[in-house]
Amino acid sequence: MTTSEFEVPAIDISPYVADGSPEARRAVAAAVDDACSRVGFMQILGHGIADSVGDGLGAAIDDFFGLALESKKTYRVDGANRGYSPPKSESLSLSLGVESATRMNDFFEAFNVGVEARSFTELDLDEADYGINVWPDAVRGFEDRVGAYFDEASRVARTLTSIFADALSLPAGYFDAITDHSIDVLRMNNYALPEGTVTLDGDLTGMGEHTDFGIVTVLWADQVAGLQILGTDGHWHDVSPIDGALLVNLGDLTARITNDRWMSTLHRVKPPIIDGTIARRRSAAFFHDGNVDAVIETAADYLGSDNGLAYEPITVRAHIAAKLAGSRQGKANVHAVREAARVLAAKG
Ligand SMILES: O=C(O)CCC(=O)C(=O)O
Ligand SMILES: [Fe+2]
Repeated sequence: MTTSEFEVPAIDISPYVADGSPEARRAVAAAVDDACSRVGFMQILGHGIADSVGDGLGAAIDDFFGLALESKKTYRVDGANRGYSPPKSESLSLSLGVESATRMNDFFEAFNVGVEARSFTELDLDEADYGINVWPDAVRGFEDRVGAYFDEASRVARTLTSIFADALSLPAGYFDAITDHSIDVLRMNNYALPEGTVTLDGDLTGMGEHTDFGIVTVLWADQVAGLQILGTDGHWHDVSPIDGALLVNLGDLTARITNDRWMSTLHRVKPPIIDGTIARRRSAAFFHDGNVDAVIETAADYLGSDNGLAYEPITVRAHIAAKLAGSRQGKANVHAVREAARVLAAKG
């Protein structure tokens, strides 16, 4: 496959959002199976999220990241996957003149919100596994606007897992059992450089290559270049959503459930440098990671895939801890080696 032939399949999921016919649903599930086996990314239409909700999210992102760095830093939360994360390079806000692009790598800034343990009043969950949100009071209506999008992204992620169950011939409630108190996080990302005086040379990465941890990620993104995904052809491909579409990618847990029949695809953000600068780009990734105590194991039908080389069952908690520690277990080890080899072999 050559670079020009690469495409992220666009799939209209409305038969699952509304009451579609069995035939229409079967066609959606077949298209999802194809996209997940070949690409690990798709773009979905017919998701039912009103434009006003997406616009509200975009405006909240603009308002928050538009604050002064010192003000944004007051919303940092140490050790939790919540609140503000400043750009990695401390030089970013001060930089003048020509910067080495590599010194500016991982320059994204982010703001995270997510599900809290205390919202599950019937369950005895540990806040340390989830996190307590901070809401920036300096931005009026932030919680309402971001919360409205969060609820919709959550609905879409759950619609997707019911499509996954059909597409994988798993029992209808398969994902419900492992996601009824799912660790869900919305990470709003801002890729921007200080205006005016910064000129860049060399190779710039906005967010380093990685796979997502969980079951599925629903990604709202500007139609601005930067996101790249590693195809099975060993090339990085630019990806940007078509009008009205949300990007969707699988995380590592779904690769484990399917024994790699479905792909948790490597991706990164690498904005093109034009005249020494980049176009600002925004994204918001909704990570649907599963219940902290769910045991994720390869579904029986898929144990024979990949020459029977199977993953060990793992809890979501242990999987996330291993990812954060950069360590791997069982087949995941093999997988990590393969991933690393693919990155090294990638051209461009
Ligand atoms: O900014 C993007 O488009 C991708 C973000 C991403 O991959 C992530 O937050 O995990
Ligand atoms: Fe990602």
